[in-house]
Amino acid sequence: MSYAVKEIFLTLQGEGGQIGRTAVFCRFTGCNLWSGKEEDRHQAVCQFCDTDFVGMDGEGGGRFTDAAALANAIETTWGTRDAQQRFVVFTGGEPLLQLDSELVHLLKQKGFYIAVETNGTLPVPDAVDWICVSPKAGAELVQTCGDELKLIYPQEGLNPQDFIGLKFTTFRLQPKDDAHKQEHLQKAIEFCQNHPIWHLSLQTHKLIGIP
Ligand SMILES: C[S@@+](CC[C@H](N)C(=O)[O-])C[C@H]1O[C@@H](n2cnc3c(N)ncnc32)[C@H](O)[C@@H]1O
Ligand SMILES: Nc1nc2[nH]cc(C(=O)O)c2c(=O)[nH]1
Ligand code: SF4
Ligand SMILES: [Mg+2]
Repeated sequence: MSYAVKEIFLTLQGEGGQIGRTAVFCRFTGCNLWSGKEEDRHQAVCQFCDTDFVGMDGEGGGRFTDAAALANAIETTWGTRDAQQRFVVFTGGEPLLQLDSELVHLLKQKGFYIAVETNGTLPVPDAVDWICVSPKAGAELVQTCGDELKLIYPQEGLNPQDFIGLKFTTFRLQPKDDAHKQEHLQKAIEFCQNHPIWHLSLQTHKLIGIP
């Protein structure tokens, strides 16, 4: 199978349980909850997306004709850094529209620890090491277990407490970044303090000005 990739870049994981760790980010093109076009945002299932996942024109992006070609590009982006620490984060868009076990296994063979950021509407392939699910109001949740559930807060019609029975190791609340982000941050802090099972998750890459 071929893969449409928006961008591949080296950065630090800015969010969640792997925060601060040097990572290759592979951002797939396309999402099942929004076309990515601004004119469609108001009618999308997911309306607060902070990401450009349209096209294949980003740094290191393009059409990869097979899993080996994409795995090699990820390995090249990691470069000569300590091979013991190899870490890749698949995101998007929605990575599970394209990430398959062939690609996962090739990267495991290269020694990568593999993380995925998903909206939870599609199942995660076996052998992924770190599953971060970020449910969206109005979208069916299919992937109901994983390492972290990272809920963007607030979302109309979603009560964080309704997720607590699911099989996730940690539960995080990430303030929605939009024109009202300061209010959302204050509400998220208050919610975490009153419901301590929830840990606050900040988008630290935005705070420090890295991609
Ligand atoms: C761009 S999404 C791509 C992965 C996948 N489609 C998903 O939604 O989880 C990556 C992460 O950014 C989060 N995110 C997107 N827009 C955001 C915003 N405006 N404020 C805070 N987090 C946001 C998502 O919930 C997800 O955890
Ligand atoms: N540094 C950095 N960390 C991230 N963690 C999740 C991200 C994403 O867009 O999926 C992201 C991102 O875009 N940049
Ligand atoms: S599901 Fe993820 S990638 Fe898709 S629009 Fe929402 S935040 Fe963006
Ligand atoms: Mg991001």
